[in-house]
Amino acid sequence: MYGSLPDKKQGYPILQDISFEIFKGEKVAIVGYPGAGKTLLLRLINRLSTPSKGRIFWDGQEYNRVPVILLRKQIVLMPQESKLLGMTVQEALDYPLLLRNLPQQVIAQRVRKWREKLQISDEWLKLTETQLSSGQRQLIAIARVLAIEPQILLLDEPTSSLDFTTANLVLRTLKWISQNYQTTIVMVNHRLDLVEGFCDRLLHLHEGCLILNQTKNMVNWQKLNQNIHNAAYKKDDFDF
Ligand SMILES: Nc1ncnc2c1ncn2[C@@H]1O[C@H](COP(=O)(O)OP(=O)(O)OP(=O)(O)O)[C@@H](O)[C@H]1O
Repeated sequence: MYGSLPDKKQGYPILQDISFEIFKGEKVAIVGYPGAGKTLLLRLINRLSTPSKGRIFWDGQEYNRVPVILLRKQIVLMPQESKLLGMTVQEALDYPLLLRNLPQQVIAQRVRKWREKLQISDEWLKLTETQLSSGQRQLIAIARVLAIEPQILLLDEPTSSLDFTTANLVLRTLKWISQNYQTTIVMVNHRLDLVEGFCDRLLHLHEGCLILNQTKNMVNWQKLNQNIHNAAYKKDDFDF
């Protein structure tokens, strides 16, 4: 993918010199300092934003030629802040599947399957947003996108509100769906300890540029860990 989006206020590109491919079934992690452009990159992949320059391809076909409805069926984005929109947990889990016109029995099976994998208790089902902790809300948001069983899952900081054990459970579950359904997963995550055990490939964004695109085994994780939280770094300072 290659793209750039002008900052509407200041008129310079937010993302630039970005070119990479994502292969079917891959688990790709995106890391980078706050404001690096990670969320925007997910939005471009999900076609919620359009690049002012550059092109994005899906299976060799340019994005603007692929019907949006087809993309929406295959690609699901879990945003950083997930809302239940006044629904109970049960309703929120069922809703995306109802929108896809799945039979009630299939909906019930899918929701139960992913609830069990993520250890979401029956007792939560009647609760609404204000009765849930941020970690519980995040776990439900993850179950909701997994139950859709899309071809491509885009996850923006899916473990930010979770403790280490629950975050590990989530990543094991994501690995399971990837292995069993060949789901492609693109995940933004700040926690390198989790990312290292999860991804096949790492993309590192810095100030809107892609400064690293490497398979997991080629990444110098120790050095990345030292550099990633340092906003003062410039593109040329990175030497991997
Ligand atoms: N549509 C837009 N118009 C103008 N500026 C935008 C637009 N979308 C994002 N930005 C700006 O682009 C920059 C990158 O934003 P983005 O949310 O992608 O960063 P991020 O790497 O996901 O950050 P964080 O880790 O804090 O979530 C920010 O400075 C943001 O204000």
